[in-house]
Amino acid sequence: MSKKKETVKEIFASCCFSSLGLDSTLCDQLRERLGFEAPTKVQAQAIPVILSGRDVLVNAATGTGKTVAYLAPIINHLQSYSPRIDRSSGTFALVLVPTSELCLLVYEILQKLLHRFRWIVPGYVMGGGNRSKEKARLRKGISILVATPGHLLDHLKHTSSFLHTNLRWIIFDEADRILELGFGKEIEEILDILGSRNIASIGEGNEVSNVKRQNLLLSATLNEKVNHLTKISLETPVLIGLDEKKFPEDKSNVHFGSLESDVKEEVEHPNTTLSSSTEDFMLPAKLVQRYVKGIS
Ligand SMILES: Nc1ncnc2c1ncn2[C@@H]1O[C@H](COP(=O)(O)OP(=O)(O)OP(=O)(O)O)[C@@H](O)[C@H]1O
Repeated sequence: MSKKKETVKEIFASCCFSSLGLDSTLCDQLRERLGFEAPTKVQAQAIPVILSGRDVLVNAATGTGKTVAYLAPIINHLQSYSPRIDRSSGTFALVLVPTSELCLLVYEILQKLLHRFRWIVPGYVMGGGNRSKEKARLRKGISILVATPGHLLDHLKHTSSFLHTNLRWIIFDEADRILELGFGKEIEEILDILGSRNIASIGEGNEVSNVKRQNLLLSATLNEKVNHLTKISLETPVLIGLDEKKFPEDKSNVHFGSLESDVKEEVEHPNTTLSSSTEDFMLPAKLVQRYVKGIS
């Protein structure tokens, strides 16, 4: 097999976006606006699990397609809400990123994916942005907000018109870099301000119903700081992207269960040390891991 074919086989899954449970218009946007014909393996693993509503920790190398892995399921949910959401409902999803560059990159992808879902409004707040313009945009309402931690915290504290009572998703993209850059304190404060995971949300016919918040953490590396953030932000998360070989050889003391078709094994690892390719990563006690089998 040629090297190029081998690389394609390593990165891409042999399924299509629509088979992962995504709406056909969204699949069209992925193809037409981004040129994505097939999902990467990380996308194929993550999208169905995120659609199911579980908290997820994705540990996969840079460039494996993590951005669309979390954006597509969120857009999928939001576009299906009836009646349609609008600006007045405030922010439903918050994407935290380490840098202004990544903020703009994620925002650009969002703009493309939302081309045919005009009622879902993307926006950003970040360093170097115009604060009063940001305030005005937040006042008008942003459905999916991409933000760097310091600037988000500033708006949470000082922009009273920033409506986030319907917040349903918090995503930590490049969590390792967010923490490396020293935003740990800001993140804890943000989580404190955003409060309870049980949120009131508008349902069909505009009645208010309780919906649980879903948190997602994506990181190319796992270390103690990421472990701490996992503990404080995720509830019994599904782990995606950890190689089977990273699990202990002796699986006699672990429990296997089956979930939906793609989610292959359920493993309980109280305090298991994984030797990751980067640094040792101590899993939080009582964390339920769900190892997701790669689709090849
Ligand atoms: N399904 C796909 N088909 C084709 N190209 C894709 C697909 N998914 C992602 N890409 C492209 O692969 C590149 C890497 O994707 P992305 O930035 O989402 O990776 P990542 O895992 O989030 O990396 P990072 O850790 O740097 O954020 C981008 O140029 C993106 O456009």
